[in-house]
Amino acid sequence: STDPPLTLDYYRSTCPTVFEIVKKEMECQVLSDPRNAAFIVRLHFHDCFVQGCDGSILLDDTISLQGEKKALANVNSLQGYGIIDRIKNKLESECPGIVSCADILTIAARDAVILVGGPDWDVPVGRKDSTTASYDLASENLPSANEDLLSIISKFLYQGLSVTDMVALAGAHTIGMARCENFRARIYGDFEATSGTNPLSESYLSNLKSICPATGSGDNNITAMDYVTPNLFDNSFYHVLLRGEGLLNSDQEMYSSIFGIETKKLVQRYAEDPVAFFNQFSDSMVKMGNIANSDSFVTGEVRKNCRFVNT
Ligand code: HEM
Ligand SMILES: [Ca+2]
Ligand SMILES: [Ca+2]
Repeated sequence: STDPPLTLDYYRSTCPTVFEIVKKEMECQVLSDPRNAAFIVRLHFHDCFVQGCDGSILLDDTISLQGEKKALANVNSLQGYGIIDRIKNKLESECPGIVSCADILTIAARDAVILVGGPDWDVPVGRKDSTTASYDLASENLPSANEDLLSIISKFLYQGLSVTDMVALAGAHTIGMARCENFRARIYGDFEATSGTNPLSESYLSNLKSICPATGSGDNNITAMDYVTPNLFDNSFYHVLLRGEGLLNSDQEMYSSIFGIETKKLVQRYAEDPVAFFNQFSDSMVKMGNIANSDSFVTGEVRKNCRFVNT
């Protein structure tokens, strides 16, 4: 296609301090609560898988626009919108009308990873913000915890991301939390393939059951996906999978599914070699960040307020 390429120096003359401003605000946010890093990384992922990385996830519902925030994968789950608003406000006073919300989110996700101990990489910029969102694509394109491995792989391939990208990017689960409704089926044994071959240890399982009751209440109770180092971006998540202790069924399947010969090798590799994980994660984040919305380069804009299309 004819998408203008993203470049590292896109804002060099129009907003030279953009990277500093994003970093400073992310430092405050992650210092006050490390989970803010997880929120922003996931927000960026959920943006890029729906119409490309175009800030569509940030749009609020209005009378004339149905946003993505209420789609199943996002509702009661995605957070961090206020952090992007704060960064946007700072940038609007420094260089009004210049930096897109999609770029802010992409840069902030990189800074989030660094601030919790993860790798550093350069972020190409120059994205435009969409004037539309897609509730339907948010429902179709985003993977869920109870989905099987092949179906999740196909969602990554559809975005131009490989199996290697998928296994590395899922390593983002080395930080952050999941809600009971996303691991209930896993801990109560509704997955023959996974729970059958990889029972969770008794003590871990009883702990999870106390957080997440079998029925009724507690859907929004949370626990860490990497219970060893939940606030540190390291390769510990892959060691959790080697022990069969992945919290999400989808994560454990990368190691345990009979269809996961390739994914299992990658999990083993990233568990053994943290540098290989960091390098691949960086490359795959750039690749994910480059998923383009070709329309938004033509009809896109730099939103004044990340929650609303410009009037
Ligand atoms: C491979 C397919 C993936 C599936 C099925 C998946 C699914 C999930 C689910 C179910 C949660 C818990 C949400 C909740 O309970 O509210 C979650 C959390 C999270 N996901 Fe993923 N995810 C995947 C890939 C990714 C990728 C590619 C990234 C980023 C690069 C990512 C980043 C995160 C983060 C940081 C959290 C923690 C958020 C928090 O603390 O609130 N995930 N994911
Ligand atoms: Ca998007
Ligand atoms: Ca960790």
